[in-house]
Amino acid sequence: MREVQGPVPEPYSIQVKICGLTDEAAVAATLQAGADLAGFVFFPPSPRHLATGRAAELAKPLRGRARIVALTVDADDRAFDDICTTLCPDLLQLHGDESPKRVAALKARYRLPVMKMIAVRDVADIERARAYFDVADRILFDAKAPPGASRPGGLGLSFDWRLLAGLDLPLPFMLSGGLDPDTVATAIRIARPGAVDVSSGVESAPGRKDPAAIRSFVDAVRAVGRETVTAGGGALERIPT
Ligand SMILES: O=C(O)c1ccccc1N[C@@H]1O[C@H](COP(=O)(O)O)[C@@H](O)[C@H]1O
Repeated sequence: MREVQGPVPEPYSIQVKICGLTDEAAVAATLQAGADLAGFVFFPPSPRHLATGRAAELAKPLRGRARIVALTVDADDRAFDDICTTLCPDLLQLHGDESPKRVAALKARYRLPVMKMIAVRDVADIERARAYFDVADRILFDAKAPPGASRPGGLGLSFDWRLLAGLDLPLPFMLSGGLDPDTVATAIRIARPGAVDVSSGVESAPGRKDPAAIRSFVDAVRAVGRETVTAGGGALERIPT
């Protein structure tokens, strides 16, 4: 019998975030599929934008079962006060041009973990993450929106995942931008993120989630996670039960 030598590789535990939920069917599909994080968008130009009261209603079945994420774009304190009071999110996703100082101020004011988005087109963009290492809890790498785009994300655009290959960050990172059930496994194998995030890639129309696509996406992530490879981005911490 052959003896296996050396350390046994760890299974790759990757978290999945489904973003831009706008109706009960999408919430149910997100839970049934076993996603780890569920995102609500608070940015009026987006087809996924919700009033905070509606998001709070939709979030009820998610609480304690998936982490509730509030996505904002350069929002002011008044908007955050409303979001944090009405929705009580578990995580703030900052998807605009928020400075490190603003990230630190939001963390201190709301006492919530913060994920800062870094828009990526080339290798210099990855370097911009460095400024947030001391103030953010995690980094989200998304594709840079083209000039004049109506929103800085949720456009179904991807970037060159090879820019993230071998990246060794002091905090976990999530990957997004143009992922879908067919591409997510390749993206994970190349970029080795701790988590992946999807919006357009599991929709039948902008703002309308497709429950079957949500299931396929989560299944595809779980399948690649069962491959015995070690996570470069590091798995995010477990959701408290
Ligand atoms: O989803 C939106 O409408 C949105 C609006 C403004 C900023 C970000 C938004 N979504 C985030 O964008 C990325 C990529 O989305 P996609 O999968 O390419 O559609 C993702 O992190 C969403 O959370």
